[in-house]
Amino acid sequence: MEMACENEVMVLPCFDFCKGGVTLEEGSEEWKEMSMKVREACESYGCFILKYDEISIKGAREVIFKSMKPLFDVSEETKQQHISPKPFNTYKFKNFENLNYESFGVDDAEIENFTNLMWPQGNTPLREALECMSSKMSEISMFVLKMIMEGYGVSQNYISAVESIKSCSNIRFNKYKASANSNDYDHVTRFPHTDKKSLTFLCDDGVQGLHVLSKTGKWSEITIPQHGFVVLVGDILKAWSNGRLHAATHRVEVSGERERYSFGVFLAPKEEVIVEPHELLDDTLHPLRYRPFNYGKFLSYCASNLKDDALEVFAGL
Ligand SMILES: O=C(O)CCC(=O)C(=O)O
Ligand SMILES: [Fe+2]
Repeated sequence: MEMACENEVMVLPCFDFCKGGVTLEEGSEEWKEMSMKVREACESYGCFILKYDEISIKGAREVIFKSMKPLFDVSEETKQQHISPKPFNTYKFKNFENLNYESFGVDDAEIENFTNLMWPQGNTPLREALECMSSKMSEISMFVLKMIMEGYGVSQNYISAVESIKSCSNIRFNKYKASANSNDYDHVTRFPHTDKKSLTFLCDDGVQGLHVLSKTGKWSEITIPQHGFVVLVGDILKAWSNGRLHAATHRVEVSGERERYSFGVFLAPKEEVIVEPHELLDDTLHPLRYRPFNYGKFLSYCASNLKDDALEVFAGL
């Protein structure tokens, strides 16, 4: 069988913040060591694997994946009623060359409206699972961001700044399917991009397809463990770190009959927040790379300019 695939295997760093069921204690030696590794991974790869098998997350994840097929099987007419003034949230069906791609984006504040819109009789298990997922990911993102700060030796006082870059969460559901007319073994892709928010936690239900571009320009397929996530640095965190953290470019390839379902939890600032490089991360080795910018304006810019260098064009100095 011919594989149109020149990918190499990139082994991403894989972390587990729990040891014997106990979460690393903030400030402990082990936590500090882990902080260095997390920062390094975010600088070198722009992403890492996070193992996470906490019981409530496991349960929420299972409910969410069980609901994904029924969700995308809802009538086209109902799906199209999910309209949002916010960029990237409105229901989308895209037909790339030979890939059918569908997605919904739902802000944390909209979860109940969303489940009621898709299931007029409501869907309490899914609503609860989404609320649980979004609040847990918000907690974990705080943990990760504190580690990154620790990794840069930035003091505790900056935690409120960190809080402001992760104050909203958004969940996106994705479905990918190779078109019927494409050859079984044709690989079909979703265009390469960096995420426009601060941090992304992404998982799939076993049909893989996520590929990440290394800094040296090579694509690698990423295997997301069943009890874990890929954590990706987005443009906002890159700007905040004055370009020291790498926002990983990624894309999805699927082939053959099986559909890929994935969902991501995205942490982001509030739209009115001004994002700017942290003052301590601007030095002679890392001269200031970005001007301060309004997050909401950046997002709107990205929505109408689907380029992978949006951050550089919009805010680069
Ligand atoms: O489905 C995936 O694995 C990737 C999704 C993604 O990149 C996104 O929603 O931004
Ligand atoms: Fe993405």
